[in-house]
Amino acid sequence: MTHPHPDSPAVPPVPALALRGLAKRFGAKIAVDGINLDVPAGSFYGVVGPNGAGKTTTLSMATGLLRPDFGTAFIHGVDVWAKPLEAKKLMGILPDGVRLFDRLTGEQLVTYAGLLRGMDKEVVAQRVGELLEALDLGGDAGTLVVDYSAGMTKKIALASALIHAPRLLVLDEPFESVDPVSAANIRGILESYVASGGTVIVSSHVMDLVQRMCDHVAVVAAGRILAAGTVDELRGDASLEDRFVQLVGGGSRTEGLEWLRTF
Ligand SMILES: Nc1ncnc2c1ncn2[C@@H]1O[C@H](COP(=O)(O)OP(=O)(O)OP(=O)(O)O)[C@@H](O)[C@H]1O
Repeated sequence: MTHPHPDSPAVPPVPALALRGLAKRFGAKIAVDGINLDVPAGSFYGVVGPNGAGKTTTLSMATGLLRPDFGTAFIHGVDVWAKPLEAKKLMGILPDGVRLFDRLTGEQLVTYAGLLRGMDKEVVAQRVGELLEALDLGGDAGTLVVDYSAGMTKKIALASALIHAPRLLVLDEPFESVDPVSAANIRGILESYVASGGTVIVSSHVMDLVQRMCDHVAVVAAGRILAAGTVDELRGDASLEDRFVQLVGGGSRTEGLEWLRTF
């Protein structure tokens, strides 16, 4: 057996997610323009960017939901597009605008997600109960998902993404429509998941939340990564929100709306 020499460089750890040259075009629109990104294992990674920046398109390609025109993604070293089954076992996904089987009750939906993952029935039943309680959906376990509010729908989709205890969670706008108490709840669950070695990637428009919750952040605009690194590196002395506006440009554009002040 050979041992590495004490002075030899350490083997770089395999990122939880690695994107290489990802690109996607819809007709004439280049939605994602060659994105490279490493998300370290065990990080809480925020992806931020203005509307239409390409966040959802990037995360969909990274998780095997949308085929890239170019490039690929690796989940813990497994090529998502070459070995989709192996890669999908490693991740839980909360897609944006998710279509759920909403004629099932919340309990049935999460149970179905667990059984689909090939999990043991008893384990699924126990985890479903715990997840519904943790997300404050215990009282609505028997309600059809079609009758859930937007926030409840987000939470039941999140429970479905967590049931198989994936190594990587990719959550597109997980806090949208979710009330502050439930958001704090979800944050607590995600933080302890990261503390025990899991990796979370969230896309969000709420800079304050990303600044408080995430340890890394990538700023995406016009299909490219403008900056990526630790939250502290990126924000420097400013707030993440100020840095974001600086990077992305913009500011207040109210010219041409004079009529709005003529009532
Ligand atoms: N299926 C599609 N067909 C055509 N264009 C699309 C499609 N999906 C996305 N786009 C375009 O690609 C660009 C990136 O969209 P995407 O949804 O990835 O942005 P986003 O950063 O997630 O935006 P938001 O913050 O508003 O959710 C946009 O210009 C959008 O109009």
